Amino acid sequence: MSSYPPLFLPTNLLIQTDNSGNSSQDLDLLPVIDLQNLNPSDIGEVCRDWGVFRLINHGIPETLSNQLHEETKKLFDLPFETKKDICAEANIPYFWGTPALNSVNAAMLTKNVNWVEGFSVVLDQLQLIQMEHPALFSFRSLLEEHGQHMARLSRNIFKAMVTDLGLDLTLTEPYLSKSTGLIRVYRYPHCSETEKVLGLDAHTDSSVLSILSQDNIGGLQILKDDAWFNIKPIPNTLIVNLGDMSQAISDDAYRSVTHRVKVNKCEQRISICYFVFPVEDTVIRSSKYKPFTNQEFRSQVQEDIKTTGTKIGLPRFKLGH
Ligand SMILES: O=C(O)CCC(=O)C(=O)O
Ligand SMILES: [Fe+2]
Repeated sequence: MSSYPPLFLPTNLLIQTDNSGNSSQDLDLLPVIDLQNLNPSDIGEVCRDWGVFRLINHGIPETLSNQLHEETKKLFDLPFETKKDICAEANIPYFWGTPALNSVNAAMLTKNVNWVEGFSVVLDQLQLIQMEHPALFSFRSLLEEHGQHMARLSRNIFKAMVTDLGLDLTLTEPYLSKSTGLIRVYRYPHCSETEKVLGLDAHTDSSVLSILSQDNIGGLQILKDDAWFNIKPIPNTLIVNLGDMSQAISDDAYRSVTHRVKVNKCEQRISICYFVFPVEDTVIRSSKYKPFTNQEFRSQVQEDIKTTGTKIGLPRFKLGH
């Protein structure tokens, strides 16, 4: 327990958010995409209907994923103060609760705190990070290897999407920039009040694609046809979801799926998420939205979170509004 940020200790359970009344169903219907048999029209169909799918035969060695999850767990298991110090030294952003609240007053902690702690690593900057601490040593090489697989998977999937949409294949370069690849590793502490808190609030990702490697605890839910569905953890599979950029690029044909994370009563959950974005100053053109760059989109999201408390996202850029 000493590894938990103080916010997550039982005595600090002040949260008033009410998530009850949202029943959910187990979802075995989630479409499966086989990377060895990748077909643009299959990808197109799941991107239109779901915006999320399970990826199999992805070619990531099981030992790599297991080791990465083990090292991640070890890192989170360190005492809270040690984690903070190591990350400050290594220049790795470490966050807990709702990131925006970390430096704000405690009164705000009474609502909408996300039951999560995590580290963010921009893969391109991995070499710059001071990883001398033994806890970070193998973490870096595992992240690097995992990141290379993520870049390969997202490139292949995005190529199939672009083909399905009938867009110019040269778009795969600026719209999916490997150098923007970012990994967030999360720990969702267990929590007795599963109806009162969420690991992550309902949201859509701002990415082009997000690829998730989760442990066997479960908790991820997607919104489909106004109902929440549990995405079951299945060993050696990945969950791929489309972000806002894919929805814009596809003129709203594809869906940026709304999802959230529930916490578990008894066990913590670990997940490792990869996000990839367009080149910073590439203009995203769409018949449904004003032209915007990734940079403009991100600044708008930040501003909306600051002023309204939530991300507004794509509707901000919708034409005719
Ligand atoms: O941890 C998960 O399962 C999902 C994380 C997520 O949705 C996000 O980081 O945007
Ligand atoms: Fe997400």
